[in-house]
Amino acid sequence: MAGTAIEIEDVTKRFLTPSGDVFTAIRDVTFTVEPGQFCAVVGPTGCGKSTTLSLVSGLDRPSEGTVSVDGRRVEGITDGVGFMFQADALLPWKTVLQNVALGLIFRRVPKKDALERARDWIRRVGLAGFEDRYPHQLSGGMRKRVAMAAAWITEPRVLLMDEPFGALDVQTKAIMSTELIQLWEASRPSVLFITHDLEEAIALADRVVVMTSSPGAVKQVFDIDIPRPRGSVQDIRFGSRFLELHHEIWSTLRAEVERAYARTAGAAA
Ligand SMILES: Nc1ncnc2c1ncn2[C@@H]1O[C@H](COP(=O)(O)OP(=O)(O)OP(=O)(O)O)[C@@H](O)[C@H]1O
Repeated sequence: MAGTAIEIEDVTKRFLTPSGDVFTAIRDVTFTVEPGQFCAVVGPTGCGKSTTLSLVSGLDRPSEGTVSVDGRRVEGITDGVGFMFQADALLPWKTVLQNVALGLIFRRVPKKDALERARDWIRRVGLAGFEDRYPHQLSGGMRKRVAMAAAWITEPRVLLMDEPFGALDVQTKAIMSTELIQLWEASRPSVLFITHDLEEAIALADRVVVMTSSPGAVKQVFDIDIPRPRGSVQDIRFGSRFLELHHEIWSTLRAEVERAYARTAGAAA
């Protein structure tokens, strides 16, 4: 399941506001996620990160420009694309086993095979013994593991993630991030990962795209040359190259965060 390229070219997205005005969320956004690359997008709140992701997912269409996956223009939900969002997309009335198997059952894999593969994925994410639990009987970190197994079981070539660990406490987030890189390093789907957290972006990604404050445009793209396998996310953060990159990228991102903050603070005054 090698990853495939994601190409975003000159993409602008406008929305019609409830008062009938046209609002430009992102403007002339161009960047590429190479096959098998882990690309993180950072930027201040409201700069259009989630909007960009929804255009790649096919849930929404650009007003101008094109989005392609594997050389084909995205015109709807694309096969081979998996998702993970901040809110768990687990069905509360289904067990862990049934939730993990769901993607295969939707793809008409025979039930016996689907359940067998689901058991294997549940074991890989460290939840063996919890197959018959329901989502409300799990901790936040365990629910994320179920979501990760459910996303990975279909062997996606592209994985779209929007702050998947945003709601977790700091320690659980670090553990889950380390598990995510291990899974990704083993199979290398192309990943587009949206986050507020620059440390998380540098620790995980090969490429970090910094967006400007609204309307979002690409401010700068950084290649992250920290070698792989990277090991534990907690340890990566103390490496000298990590600290250099953090300093460099933060000096670019900071002005945008401050601009976005000044705008909202101004609006609140
Ligand atoms: N359907 C919509 N209709 C109108 N405006 C929208 C719509 N969806 C998003 N927007 C606006 O587009 C802008 C970008 O939103 P988006 O959610 O993409 O930002 P973001 O960078 O992901 O923000 P955050 O980091 O806070 O999650 C925001 O001002 C938002 O209000």
